[in-house]
Amino acid sequence: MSKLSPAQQHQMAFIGAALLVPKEARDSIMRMSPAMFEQGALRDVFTAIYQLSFEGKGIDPLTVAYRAGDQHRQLIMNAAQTCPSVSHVADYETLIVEDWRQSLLQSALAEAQLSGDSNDAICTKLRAALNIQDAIAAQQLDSSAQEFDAVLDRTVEGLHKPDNTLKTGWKPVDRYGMFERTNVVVLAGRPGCGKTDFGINLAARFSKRYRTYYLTLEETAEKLMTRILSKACRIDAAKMRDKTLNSDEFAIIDNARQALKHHHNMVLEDGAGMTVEGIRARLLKHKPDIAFIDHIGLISGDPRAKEYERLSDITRQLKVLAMQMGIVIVELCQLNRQVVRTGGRYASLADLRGSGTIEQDANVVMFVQNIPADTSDELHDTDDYRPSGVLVGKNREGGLGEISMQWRPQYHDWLPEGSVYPQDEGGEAGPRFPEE
Ligand SMILES: Nc1ncnc2c1ncn2[C@@H]1O[C@H](COP(=O)(O)OP(=O)(O)OP(=O)(O)O)[C@@H](O)[C@H]1O
Repeated sequence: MSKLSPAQQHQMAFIGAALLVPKEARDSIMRMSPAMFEQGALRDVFTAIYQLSFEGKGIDPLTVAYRAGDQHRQLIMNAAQTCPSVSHVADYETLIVEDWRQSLLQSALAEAQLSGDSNDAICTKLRAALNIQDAIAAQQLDSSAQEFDAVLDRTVEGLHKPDNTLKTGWKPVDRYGMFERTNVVVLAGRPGCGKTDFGINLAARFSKRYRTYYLTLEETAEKLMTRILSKACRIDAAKMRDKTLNSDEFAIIDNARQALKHHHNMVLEDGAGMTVEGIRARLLKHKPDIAFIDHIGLISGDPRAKEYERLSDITRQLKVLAMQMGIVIVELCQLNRQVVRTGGRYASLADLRGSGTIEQDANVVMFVQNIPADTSDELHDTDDYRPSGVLVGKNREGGLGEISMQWRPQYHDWLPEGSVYPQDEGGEAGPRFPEE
């Protein structure tokens, strides 16, 4: 199928959820109408689902394909296979109704402009259009309003379920509970302070347990992989860059290669100039549990908008995406040198405030420590490291604090202070985290 518009993506997501969890979706299906779906295949398929629901019959991909027509079989399979989250069926309903409401309003306005009618006739038509808008808005309120008792019941039920916050396996980091599904986590710092290294370390750890997506907008995927290899093998990255590896080191890399393939569930992509729409499409395709975007300043947006508005629009859209998909999105954010006040160990929330609504849209903000100018020597030995740290500067659901870390830029390696390599770390090529 060719590239889908956002409205078509919402309709596909809804159809996918309806096929996978028909019981939970039944109320939503009955509240909608086939007219809300784009004419053609999407409307045919929804009509089949709608009729089957109405008749009280079972809904599954085969029955729906039989009812809608065999030519729609591929679309039905795609919808069922690529549905981002079955638990968000009510959210997809809201999106579809909102898309429909806007398209009705636009066509009513266009029709009124072109009609050549008298002013009175145009006013009557617009009034009728507004009445329809009010009716749709009322229906949306009805369907999204939740009774106090129902929310209370669900909340208490949720307390019995296991914690679904994503864990790095590093206790000093996990104790802050920052990586909860639907959270946006901002990782901010000055250029060159090690954000990408820290981000890729987190991503590599998460990918041992969760499906992880890392998008770099400033380097190639291969360069990022060099960082992971350097860390996993503890081989100086400069040797990989300068192509001065000896045969022993190549043997270590070959061993690590197999282990890394086996133990990591990660998609690494580069995408210079990608837009939020592009990112949405990639995430819908790969369906990660956690996605890293390195860095948000490089996401393309409306070129006519001011920098502040462009970034605000991007971070709002990413927040909506995290909530719709039920995933964690980690946004790396490069702070302008001038923005960060001189002398501070860390940047502050105030430094972020100049750059759109990044802080407001984030659940968590972590700052990577600024490197003082007098510690910028090159490091090469295994024991050499730069004492660094990460400050949890905002955390809507938990405490704030500083996490002391060791950064070995020669291996692109970050470890919590006090860890002993490789016992505590297990090595990135290792199969799992050390026991907790
Ligand atoms: N062998 C080394 N010894 C010392 N420092 C090093 C070494 N290799 C790389 N670095 C430093 O690591 C930093 C790059 O780290 P990283 O790319 O993770 O930072 P960043 O914060 O993501 O930077 P940017 O915002 O520019 O992308 C640079 O400051 C570089 O000088």
